[in-house]
Amino acid sequence: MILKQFLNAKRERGFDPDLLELVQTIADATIKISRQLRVAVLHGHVGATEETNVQGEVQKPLDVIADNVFVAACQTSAAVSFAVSEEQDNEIPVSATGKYAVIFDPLDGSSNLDVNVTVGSIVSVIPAKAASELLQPGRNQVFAAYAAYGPSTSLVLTFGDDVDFFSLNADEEYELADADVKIPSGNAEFSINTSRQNLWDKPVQDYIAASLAGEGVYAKRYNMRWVGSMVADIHRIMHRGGIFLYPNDAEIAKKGGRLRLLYEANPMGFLVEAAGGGASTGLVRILDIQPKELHQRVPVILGALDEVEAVERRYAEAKA
Ligand SMILES: O=P(O)(O)OC[C@H]1O[C@](O)(COP(=O)(O)O)[C@@H](O)[C@@H]1O
Ligand SMILES: [Mg+2]
Ligand SMILES: [Mg+2]
Repeated sequence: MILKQFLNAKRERGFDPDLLELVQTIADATIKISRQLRVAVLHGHVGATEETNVQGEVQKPLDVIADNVFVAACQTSAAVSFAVSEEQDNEIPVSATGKYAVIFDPLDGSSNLDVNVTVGSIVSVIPAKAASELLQPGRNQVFAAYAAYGPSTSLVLTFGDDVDFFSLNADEEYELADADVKIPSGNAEFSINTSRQNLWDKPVQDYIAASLAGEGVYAKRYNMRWVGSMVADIHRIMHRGGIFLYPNDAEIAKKGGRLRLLYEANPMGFLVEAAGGGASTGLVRILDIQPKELHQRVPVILGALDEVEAVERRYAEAKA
């Protein structure tokens, strides 16, 4: 089944046609980005630009290209009130009659671009007519998705009910590859940047040490994977299980964390919960956080529910 048919079936089940049309627009934007990525090296779109974004991070040419694609896509849809991007300081007003805000990380994992390793796009849609409605907890999302640009291009999406996995076929159409994806438990594998080990909060240090000692949730010695693209790491977890952590640590605490709430943690948290997993900062459920600013950062712990709960228990014990 191709995406268009999947969305038609949703329409028949009473989903808002404007939202479904917007989802098709978002999917089409990811196809355009995947085309750009394929020829990026040949077009000289590697290395860095001379610009930094609002986070103070140097932009890659493809961060800018992907951002332009998403913004232009939003501007074609009358259902969009605002576009919010990692690469833009402020929200971009789109349509005065729009009812959905589209919030996105146009290119995730962009440090991997120059070495041809999987990158992604992350998108969140919330009901919002006015700029004053942009700061909503993640549980209010009506749609979230990521595209993973790897050996194949995947689109993984949810309207909050189930999670469906599409793969780009030879005709450049998204075709359903796996419906109602659930994160399997039992995979003794964690994903964390261990170069920051000495800086992590003590509960995370203890959790990882226990996992390595064969005293973790599954009482096996754990394996480690770190792509450095959150999308790629979460995509693996969606299929295989395990846990992803970008936790609080002594260095990033003053910023609130490394990853951003509105366009990384919330959409990924919404997808992971819909797939039966957990999404937490260690202390609170990510989707319950009331955002204070568009580019707010948070600690992120996502994955198999039993693993995420084990980290939360260690935080709770440390607090007690
Ligand atoms: O540089 P580190 O510590 O490995 O961090 C990697 C993390 O940063 C990110 O690249 C941040 O996303 P952006 O590339 O969109 O800024 C995540 O995808 C990834 O998990
Ligand atoms: Mg990112
Ligand atoms: Mg990015």
